[in-house]
Amino acid sequence: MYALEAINITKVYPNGIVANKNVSISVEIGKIHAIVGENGAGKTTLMRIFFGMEKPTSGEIKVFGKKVNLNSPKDAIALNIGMVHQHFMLVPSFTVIENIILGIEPRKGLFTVDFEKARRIVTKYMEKLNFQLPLEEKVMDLPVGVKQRVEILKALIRNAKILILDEPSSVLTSQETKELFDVLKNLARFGITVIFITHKLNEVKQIADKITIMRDGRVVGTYDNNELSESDIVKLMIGKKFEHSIKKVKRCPGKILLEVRNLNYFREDGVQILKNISFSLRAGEILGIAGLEGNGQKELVEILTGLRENATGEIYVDGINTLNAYPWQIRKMKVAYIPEDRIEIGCAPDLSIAENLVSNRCGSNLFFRTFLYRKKQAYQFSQKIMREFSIKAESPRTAMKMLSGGNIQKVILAREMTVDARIIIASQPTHGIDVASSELIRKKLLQMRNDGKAVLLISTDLQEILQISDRILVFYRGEITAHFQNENLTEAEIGYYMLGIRREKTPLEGSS
Ligand SMILES: Nc1ncnc2c1ncn2[C@@H]1O[C@H](COP(=O)(O)OP(=O)(O)OP(=O)(O)O)[C@@H](O)[C@H]1O
Repeated sequence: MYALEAINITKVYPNGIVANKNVSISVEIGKIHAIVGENGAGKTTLMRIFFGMEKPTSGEIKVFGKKVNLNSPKDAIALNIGMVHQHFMLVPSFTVIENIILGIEPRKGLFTVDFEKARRIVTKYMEKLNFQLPLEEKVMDLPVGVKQRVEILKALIRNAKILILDEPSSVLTSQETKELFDVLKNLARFGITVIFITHKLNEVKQIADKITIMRDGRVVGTYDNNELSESDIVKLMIGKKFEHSIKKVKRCPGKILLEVRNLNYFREDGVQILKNISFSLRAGEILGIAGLEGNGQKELVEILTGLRENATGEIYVDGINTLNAYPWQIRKMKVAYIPEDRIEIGCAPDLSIAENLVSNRCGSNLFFRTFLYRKKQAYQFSQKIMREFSIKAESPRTAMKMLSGGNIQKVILAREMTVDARIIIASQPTHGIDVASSELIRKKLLQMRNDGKAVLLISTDLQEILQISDRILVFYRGEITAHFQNENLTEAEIGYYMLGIRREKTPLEGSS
């Protein structure tokens, strides 16, 4: 008997897109099963079907051998299926324990929540699974890896025997990923079945028992881990051999284009998020900012792009102070911005790809004349860009919300990387992007640097930071704790500073 089976599943979305074509997968009980494939291959659609969020057009789902009808996540949870989404579904202002028991609170009497009992139950689970959570801390104060464990425990306490994770390591550092994998291996030991989507193939090799490869909505095959090398997986994913070919040549950076001096920022509740941040970024260089999520990088980027007010200090773009300037004023100074949050601020999901691609070119006569939007020109431009960035969609008229996560990200990247900018602020640029496209994006960032542009790269992916940055700053609790030239550095070395184990007191001014 299998934990979960998809038998000839086909999913046609209302707009006619066939996201899954006769997909059949059998997931063994207590195994860790990875689902891989290029952006748009149909992975998320299949997981949404497994969790009752989408109904298949045809085909059958079996859970522990029984044919089931999954009409909503509620049905899936009742059948012992749990899902950890990429965007956590936690209430930030609630404590860990409040989040875990939300909706299933044990009670004493009719109205009082029995927190003692809840703590006992949750502690038992943590002991059994060998991981700890700070039950009384507010979720908003926790690092991302801990939040993810809260989500896992939340699913387990609702009796999940099958746990689906959507790109679980995409926001984690290598240390956090290692901890996550220990948790997942432990779950499998207790007979829990783990299914996860990922684009990180080295991790697939590290942890998966079984690997299913999808391409263009179909299953290419399901394999034992030891049957495939990493390059075999890529070959099966894209249908041809793939060679890594990033080359970074040494370059002498030019003049300072962005300068930040003594930047301080306090959250509304008085907590200091940024402490005396000073650095500069020159033309023709990539400055990488490494750090665990939640150490001030997000706030820094929002202040630099005019999305967050009330910071103190100085920010100069090409010598002009832009602190508290509006986003449009900063954009006008040729600053492009690839935001981390692609749906909330990265794009207009209801508008088409073409409309999104030209939305940062409002002053351009090419796409806008007086008050008229020049549809044809935007369409032709978008066709070219879609080819260049291998964006998978029916046409430039397709609404953004119809695209797969990775393809949405590619549209945003394409929009910002093709506009006439001198400074590019790129936050998690390859988050959710498949192997070949990630390589393409990194090459393009390097090309921009070679063309004399200044790139600020904020990434939790240390391999990415090490691969293309010229210099690296490390953020820890709102401070810059280290500044490296990117020469002979290792992930481990940066990791010490990211975790606050080491701190460097050398003044960073003038170190540009
Ligand atoms: N709500 C929707 N309406 C119409 N088409 C959709 C919808 N969601 C996804 N699609 C399409 O279905 C196909 C598969 O998308 P899906 O999100 O399952 O891919 P994926 O493999 O998870 O990609 P990624 O790695 O980018 O997340 C894509 O062509 C996508 O454009």
